Amino acid sequence: MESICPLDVQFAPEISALLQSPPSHKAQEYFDNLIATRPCQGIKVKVDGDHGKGVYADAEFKEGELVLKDQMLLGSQHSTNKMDCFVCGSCFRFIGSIELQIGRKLYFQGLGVSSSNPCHSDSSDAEDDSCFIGDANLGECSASSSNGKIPVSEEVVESLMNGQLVLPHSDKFSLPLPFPCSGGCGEENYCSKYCADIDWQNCHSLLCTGEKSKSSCRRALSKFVEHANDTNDIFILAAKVIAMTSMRYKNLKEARLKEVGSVASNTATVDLSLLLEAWKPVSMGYKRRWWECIALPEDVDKCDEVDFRLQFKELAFESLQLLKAAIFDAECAPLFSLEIYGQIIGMFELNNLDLVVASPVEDYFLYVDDLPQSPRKEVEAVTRPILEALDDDYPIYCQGTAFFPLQSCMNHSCCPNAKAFKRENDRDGQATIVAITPIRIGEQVTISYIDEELPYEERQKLLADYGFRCKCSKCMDEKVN
Ligand SMILES: C[S@@+](CC[C@H](N)C(=O)[O-])C[C@H]1O[C@@H](n2cnc3c(N)ncnc32)[C@H](O)[C@@H]1O
Repeated sequence: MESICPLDVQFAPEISALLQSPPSHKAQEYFDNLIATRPCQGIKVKVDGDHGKGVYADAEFKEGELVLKDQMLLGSQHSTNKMDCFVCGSCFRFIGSIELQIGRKLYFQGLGVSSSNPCHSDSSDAEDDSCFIGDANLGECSASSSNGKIPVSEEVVESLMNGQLVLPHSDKFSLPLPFPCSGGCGEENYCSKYCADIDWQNCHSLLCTGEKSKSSCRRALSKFVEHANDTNDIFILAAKVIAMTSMRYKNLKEARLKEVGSVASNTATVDLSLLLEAWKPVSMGYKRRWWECIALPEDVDKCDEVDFRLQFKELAFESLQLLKAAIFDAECAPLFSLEIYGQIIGMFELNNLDLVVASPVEDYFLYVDDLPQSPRKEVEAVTRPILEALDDDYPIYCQGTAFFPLQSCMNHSCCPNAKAFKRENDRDGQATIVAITPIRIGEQVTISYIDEELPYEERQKLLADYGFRCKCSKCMDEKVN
């Protein structure tokens, strides 16, 4: 029988207010302000175009020119990728050292838990390939074979991890020292105190499993994380949205009380105007219920569709119960309704750009490979056994999912004029969108949500996951022919 979430009923009016599209002028003001904070000012968001919001050029762009560098609202690294890439939990820059990156990877590989594939996607991605928009292209991924690996000793792995073994020339690829989470969870590390503080204030203080956590039940939190890791790590991102909104609510409330000279006290009453303000950045994202927008896989019969969708709804409900046990806040109760949870996850499915950061370990081995022959031989005497232990697994990128407020306003075209592309110096989790054709002032900036080289019908099938059929010039041509 279908589970009913009591909060859906109890807070129906508040939920409906949260899910209402913001008025055009408010949305326009929000995006104008956001663009003013970004380094790229040559674009404009129009909030009431043919397909809802869209991004338009406000300046000419040449082919190859950067159109947008967008700071994520929230993002998370795939859980399995955490074993391969040690990155900052806030900006997703690689941290530690080349040796630590390699040592950790070999350690987890030894335990048999590494994802062992540069193109690896975890269970959450495997079950639904619709969650990438404009794959942040880092070139071809090479296939991995675990068979060819020749392990190095545990001592070597340990000395890589503890810094006793220093690889030749690795100083040319120095990385920021890891800054551990101050809450004591031991799970999150950062590239700086700045990033640690930002994440703590943004959402991590509620989601930290360490002793300084603000969660009401750390055990429940661990269970929630475990459930997400076992099922779909998009739940972690949804939890971050709820935690971020709760934190914003608390801060706004405190600021408002300060203004009138009162002291904050916990009440069980929802202040809807404060909640709407706290929710504002999320309110701007295009949303649908997760279980309704998931693509029906080819092997699921149309007559089983209702059951298929119900399974996802139940899974979300299960996850939400665990999250509620860990961070429920009566003043923000509507955020813990299944309707809101489903819409947040749906927003990720429809808007997310893959979070991809290139690995400095790959750069290091490429550098060694490019050395002149005689020094290379000497260096390779040290690096070859390590490379053989990693086999094809060394160029693993940091991979995850993130929501980018401006990039997520970009509409699709099968003949796009821009794409997500990480350039040589783009070494963190920000989205970079570059022009792939010249773009004129006033022209819409479009990206492709899918592989635009696929045949017409296949493209339409994939785009059905986003709820539309494409009518771009390429589709119109191919439809006729
Ligand atoms: C990532 S959002 C893009 C921004 C969106 N237009 C909005 O108003 O927020 C993706 C959604 O935009 C709409 N969309 C994007 N490209 C489209 C297109 N070429 N034709 C029709 N709808 C499109 C679809 O509803 C899609 O699910």
